[in-house]
Amino acid sequence: MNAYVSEAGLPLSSPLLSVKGVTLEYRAPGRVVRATQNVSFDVWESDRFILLGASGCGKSTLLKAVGGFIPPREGRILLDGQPVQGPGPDRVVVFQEFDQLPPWKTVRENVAFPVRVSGRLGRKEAAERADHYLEKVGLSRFADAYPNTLSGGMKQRVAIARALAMEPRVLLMDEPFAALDALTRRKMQEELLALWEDVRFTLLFVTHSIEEALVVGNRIALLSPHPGRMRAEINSHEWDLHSGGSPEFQAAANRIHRLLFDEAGAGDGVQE
Ligand SMILES: Nc1ncnc2c1ncn2[C@@H]1O[C@H](COP(=O)(O)OP(=O)(O)OP(=O)(O)O)[C@@H](O)[C@H]1O
Repeated sequence: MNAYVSEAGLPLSSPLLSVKGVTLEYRAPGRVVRATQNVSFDVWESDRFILLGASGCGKSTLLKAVGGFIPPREGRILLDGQPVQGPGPDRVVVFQEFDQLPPWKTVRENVAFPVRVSGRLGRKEAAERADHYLEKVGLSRFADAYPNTLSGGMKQRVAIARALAMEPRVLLMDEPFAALDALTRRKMQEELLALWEDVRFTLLFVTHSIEEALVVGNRIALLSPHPGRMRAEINSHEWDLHSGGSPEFQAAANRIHRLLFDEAGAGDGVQE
């Protein structure tokens, strides 16, 4: 492969995912809810890109639009330079809820099934790929277990293994750890980062936790309250799970808080 060209044949200077001036709306008879307005950002290969904002600012709606489930009212979403026109196996979502795994399938079947039905691999190869990713999330011993015998954290690990087994262009995560207790949440953040070091997937991650955004992401889009507009985009690669208590980390968190919520301190679309 040419060193200056990505696997998709694009120059490496092109973003993997481009969200350009995207306005999203929900329409019901006599009622329009504008979820986001004129949102733009670029995600590059192997980015851990965070959408951060208050509840109701349209983060999940943006993720759904990137997933191809909601067409933009205005603007464009491009993946590898091509407009997103619907859902596809190149974008897989991990949700917050623990019930995203069919309970009648074993853990291995849960992970292998989407790979198999997408026609990418046969039954045997799909099971092998499932075992590969289950090993990466530390669940090899539970491959033959059923989801109802697993803890919330373990179910989320299965959901992550299932998503990664599809080897998507972008992994979409919608508050995947929000329903976990604080200790498990921290452990899962740690594991996600270790997994990223290993696999180097591209991540688009939604959260309303400033601390989680700083720790998990290398870049963060800050969205204003409803309807979500870009407040700022910041780099966060300098922070990790060990930065937590430091005065610098606290100062960065406070600054983000001001950018998110202070009307006076918020210039739309600020690049930091
Ligand atoms: N199916 C829907 N029909 C109508 N309005 C909706 C629908 N889903 C979401 N909304 C509205 O769109 C706006 C954005 O919602 P969204 O769930 O994207 O926000 P969010 O930032 O992800 O919030 P949270 O952090 O609470 O999940 C909100 O005002 C919400 O009420």
